[in-house]
Amino acid sequence: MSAKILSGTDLSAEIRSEVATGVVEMQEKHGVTPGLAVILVGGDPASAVYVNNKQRACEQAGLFSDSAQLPDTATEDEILAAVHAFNEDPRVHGILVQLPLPGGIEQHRIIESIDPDKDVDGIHPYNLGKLMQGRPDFPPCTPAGIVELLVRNGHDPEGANVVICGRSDIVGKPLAALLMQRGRGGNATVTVCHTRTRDLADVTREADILVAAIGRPEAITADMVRDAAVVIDVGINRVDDPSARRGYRLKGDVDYEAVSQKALAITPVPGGVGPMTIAMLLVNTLTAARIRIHGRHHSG
Ligand SMILES: Nc1nc(=O)c2c([nH]1)NC[C@@H]1CN(c3ccc(C(=O)N[C@@H](CCC(=O)O)C(=O)O)cc3)C=[N+]21
Ligand SMILES: [Mg+2]
Repeated sequence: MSAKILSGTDLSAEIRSEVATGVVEMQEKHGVTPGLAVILVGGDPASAVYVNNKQRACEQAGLFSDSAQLPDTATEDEILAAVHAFNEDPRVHGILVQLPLPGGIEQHRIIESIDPDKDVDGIHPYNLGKLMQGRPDFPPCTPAGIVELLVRNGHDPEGANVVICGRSDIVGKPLAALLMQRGRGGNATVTVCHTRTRDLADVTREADILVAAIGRPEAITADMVRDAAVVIDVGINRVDDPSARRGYRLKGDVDYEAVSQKALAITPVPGGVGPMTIAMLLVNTLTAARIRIHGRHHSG
C-alpha cells in the first residue's frame, strides 16, 4: 500500500483564499484591514525564511503586515519595547514573536507582555487557559493546522487513538488540548509521549493517528507505525546535502519512504504542516480583527 499524501500546500491555499474573502468583507463592512506583526530576534536563517513566508502570505490574502527585526544581542527591554509598540499600533491586530528567543531572554516575560487580544499564536497564559477550557479564541497555529488537515481530509479524530510524540508548549501540549476537547476536531483519546517515555514504539504502534513533533530527522521508523495509521509529520529538520541547491534538504521527523508504504495517509515535508501553520496564523489574525470590532463573545 502507498499512503495518500495529505497536502498542506493545497489545503493552506484553500484556507488562505477563505481568509482573503473574509478580509474583503471586513473592508467593505467595517473599513478595517486586518494586520499582522512579526517580531524576529537574531539572525537564524530558518526563522528568516518563515518570516518572509508569512509576509508573502499576508500580502496575498490582503492583510497588512509589518515586522521588527532585532539583533541577537537585543536586551529583554528592547524586545519588550517592540512588543509594546505593536500592542499600541491600531493597524496591527495580531502579533507573533518568533520562538525560541536567544538565550538569556526570559521568554515568559515577553509572551506575557503581548496583549492577549493580539496573541494570534495563542501562547499567552490567558489564551492557553481558555484553550484548556475548550473555548480558545486563538488555537495555536500548528495544532490548529493539524486539526484542519485531519478533519478536511476525512480523518476526523473523534473516537480515535491519537499519539503525539513531543510535549512542547507550542505544538504537543496545545494539540493534545484541541484533540481532547468536545466539538469539531476533538473527542479523541490522546496520549502524549516525550523523551522519558518507556518503550516509545509500543505506544506509537497503538496510534490510529500518529503525530511526530520531536525535532529529530526520521525519528519515527516504519516499525513504530500501525498498519493504515494516519501520520502527521511536524518536523522541519535541515539536513546537510552538498548536492542540493541550498546545501541542505528538509527532512521530517518521520522516515517518509518506509512509513508511507505502511500508512493510510501521511503529510509530506516540505508541503505538509508548515504551510498550514502560516494559513492558521492568517485565520487567527482575521479573528483578532473581528474581536476588535465585535468583542470576544461575538467572534465566531
Ligand atoms: N511563536 C512562534 N510561532 C510559530 O508558529 C513558530 C515559531 N514561533 N518559531 C518557529 C516555528 C517554525 N514555524 C514554521 C512555519 C512555517 C514553515 C513552513 O512554511 N515550512 C515550509 C518550508 C519552508 C522552508 O523552505 O524552510 C514547508 O514545510 O513546506 C516552517 C516552520 C513556525 N514556528
Ligand atoms: Mg484589550
